Amino acid sequence: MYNVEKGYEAAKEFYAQYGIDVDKAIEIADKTPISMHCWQGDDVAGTEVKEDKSLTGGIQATGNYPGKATNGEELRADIEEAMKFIPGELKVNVHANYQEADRFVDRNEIQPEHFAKWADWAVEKGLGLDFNPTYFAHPKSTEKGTLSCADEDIRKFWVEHGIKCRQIGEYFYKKTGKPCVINHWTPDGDKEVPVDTLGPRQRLKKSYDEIFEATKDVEGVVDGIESKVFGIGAESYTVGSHEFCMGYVMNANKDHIIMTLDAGHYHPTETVSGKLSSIYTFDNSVLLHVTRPVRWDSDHVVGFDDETRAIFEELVRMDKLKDTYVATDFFDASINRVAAWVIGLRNTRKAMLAALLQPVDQMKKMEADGDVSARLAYKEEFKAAPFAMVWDYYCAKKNAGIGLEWLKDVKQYESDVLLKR
Ligand SMILES: C[C@H](O)[C@H](O)[C@@H](O)C(=O)CO
Ligand SMILES: [Mn+2]
Repeated sequence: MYNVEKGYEAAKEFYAQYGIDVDKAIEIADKTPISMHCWQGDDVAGTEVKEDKSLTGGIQATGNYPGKATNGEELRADIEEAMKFIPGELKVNVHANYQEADRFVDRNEIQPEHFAKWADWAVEKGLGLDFNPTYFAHPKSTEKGTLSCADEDIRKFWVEHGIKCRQIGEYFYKKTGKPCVINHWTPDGDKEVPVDTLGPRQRLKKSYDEIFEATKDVEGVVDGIESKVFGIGAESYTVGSHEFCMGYVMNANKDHIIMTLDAGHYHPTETVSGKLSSIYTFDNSVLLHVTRPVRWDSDHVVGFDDETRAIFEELVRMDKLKDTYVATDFFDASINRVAAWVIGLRNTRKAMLAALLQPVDQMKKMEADGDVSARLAYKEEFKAAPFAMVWDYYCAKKNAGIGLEWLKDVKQYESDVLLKR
């Protein structure tokens, strides 16, 4: 191992030339929570008591790597293992299909008690919890839709589910003392362009209205409304399109109802980084789903790539990092699932820290003065700044493993625990 302290001192000198306070950047990155999604640990299978745990609703986890978690205990143990190597504040993001009742409890009947194991564990570990209704992988989630379904019985069933989820969100808030961010995503859509494109959207609006009206007294819950461009089997029409969700959020005009922007939910030439300032012009907060799309919404493990970096650069430049709820959302079943979390969450934190290590005020001044050549020169220069030295130092300070140190531990956990399942 190289001398991390020495590397850090050299990097500090580099950044000081541009008036950048490295320790302050580390402190901000460290305290910004990232909500770690539980569903990477078992390919979104969930822990409900039911026969068939196959995925429906336009999403798919591909791969058959051995060792996935098969119950809540294993899943939490795997999350704890991954967390050892992810520096900075974390929350855990739970889906409604991760209930732990000892008998079959349908989605419209879930209660806080079915999530008590998650809540007790979070309290013990000092973690905040976020939540998600599960409008997919269920016999009542078909090509006819869920919250937008024309069949009133089915639509009502899912409205009841949404209501129960907001009540569970409040329970998480009261147990942990930290706000619970709920993400609402429905897979509703059509393989072909329907003749009636308006009806389903009017029903989806009605359903969201009913969920929020029935739970208007719920406390400590923030609600993200997530759009999507298409899903498998629903390639031509998505009820909850970007325009629909943006319209819903802006029209709701309620502080707790915000947009969710998933980096994998847009046409390949559209970017979330390019959308953030438009949304922040009209709203005060955003929920981010950090993921890596590859050609389609494939939910690959987050990379330290151009778009992930651009998202955090935008947030830092707008001074909106503090107003943004950062959550990860990917599910790769083709590699060690603990490693997937470690790689994706570390990259998310890395992109955040790298964005904080740029001379934003100076670049803004250059731009305001019309010095666009200097602006480009600065942007390019910082792509090769000695960021890795700061990252290694931060990981060392947090005892999260320098460089690739974590890999041997995760491989050990694989042979000691995962492969014995
Ligand atoms: C499992 C999540 O709810 C899901 O990934 C959702 O957030 C999404 O992005 C669907 O494509
Ligand atoms: Mn998402």
